[in-house]
Amino acid sequence: MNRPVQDRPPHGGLHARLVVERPAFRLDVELEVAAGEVVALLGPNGAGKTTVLRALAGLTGLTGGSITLDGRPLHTLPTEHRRIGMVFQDYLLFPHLSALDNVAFGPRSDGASKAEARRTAGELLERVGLAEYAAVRPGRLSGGQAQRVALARALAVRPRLLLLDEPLAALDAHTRLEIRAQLRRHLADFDGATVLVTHDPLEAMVLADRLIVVEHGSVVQQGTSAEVARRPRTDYVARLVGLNLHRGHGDGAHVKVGELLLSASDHVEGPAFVAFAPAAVALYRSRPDGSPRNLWRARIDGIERHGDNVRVHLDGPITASADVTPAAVADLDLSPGQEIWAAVKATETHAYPA
Ligand SMILES: Nc1ncnc2c1ncn2[C@@H]1O[C@H](COP(=O)(O)OP(=O)(O)OP(=O)(O)O)[C@@H](O)[C@H]1O
Repeated sequence: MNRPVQDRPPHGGLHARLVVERPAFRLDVELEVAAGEVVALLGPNGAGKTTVLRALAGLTGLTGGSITLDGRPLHTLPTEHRRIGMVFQDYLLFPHLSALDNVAFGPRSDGASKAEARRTAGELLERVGLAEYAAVRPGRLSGGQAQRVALARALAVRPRLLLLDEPLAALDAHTRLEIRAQLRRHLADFDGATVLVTHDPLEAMVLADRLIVVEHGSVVQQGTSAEVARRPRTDYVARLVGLNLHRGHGDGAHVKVGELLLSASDHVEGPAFVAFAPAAVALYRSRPDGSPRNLWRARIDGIERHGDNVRVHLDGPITASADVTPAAVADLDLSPGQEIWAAVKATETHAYPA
């Protein structure tokens, strides 16, 4: 969404290695975010995402590592001297200050005159479409408006690094869509580095240029959303993008997963992942004949609604999910505990090195 990486100054952006040790938790993460780039941190609860943001902001001390922003060390500075804008889930606006004074607070603390700070704040409120709410206090703003004031306030200090922690989580579903689209435009205009934490893969894909997946305090995968979705490397990522994922051993045209030999559309030798979409799994009551495909005997472990379809959880030589239509569930008379045949075409089975 932003300028290509090669057009940016060579030392611009964020370079960090963050080590934070706690009694039962160790974070050790490397982050490279170019100026103008938006990176989303995704990961399960307790993975360390918020700790990354807090460490970048200087709210949590580093046990090891270092941070540079636009070529200058950042970890040696106290929070208030880091050129960082922060938007957290609950916005943390000052309740007794107007929207304008909330936004003016940062520039004022940086030494701007009252008039200058208010002029900057007015311009930013206008940019986020809230010029007419300048005099209103946070208690009388909607969730979406408060979120935009929080973004304006974060941008008012002319940050070189923007940290967003679940910025849309407090909004209802409808407002979230609208604010997400606006936030995307504001982020595209921002020429510093942005690190966004979210639980929502869609939010990450819409807002970020690149995803970094953190589990147990470490980066387990990174890349564009298409790269991550195409080749998930952990169960968490596979579930996130809705794919069946197995680890096996490739011998060229096949990957052996446990006792099951799967044909794939790609050739892999050695340790390999195999992935296929639940929608690519077909179910049969009796053994189907015909075109070659991956076929196995499975036991139905559970059946649940999944959007307009039904997701059938399968046990057997491999565990897998199959998405079928409600009509197919009725036709096949599917029920938990039942034995069934499951099939996936080789062309819909993707293999890649593990
Ligand atoms: N102030 C703290 N003191 C001690 N341990 C903490 C503190 N804050 C977080 N932790 C622990 O550090 C680990 C990482 O927490 P963190 O909040 O960074 O995870 P997260 O990925 O942001 O999770 P969530 O998605 O649930 O917000 C967890 O095990 C958590 O219990």
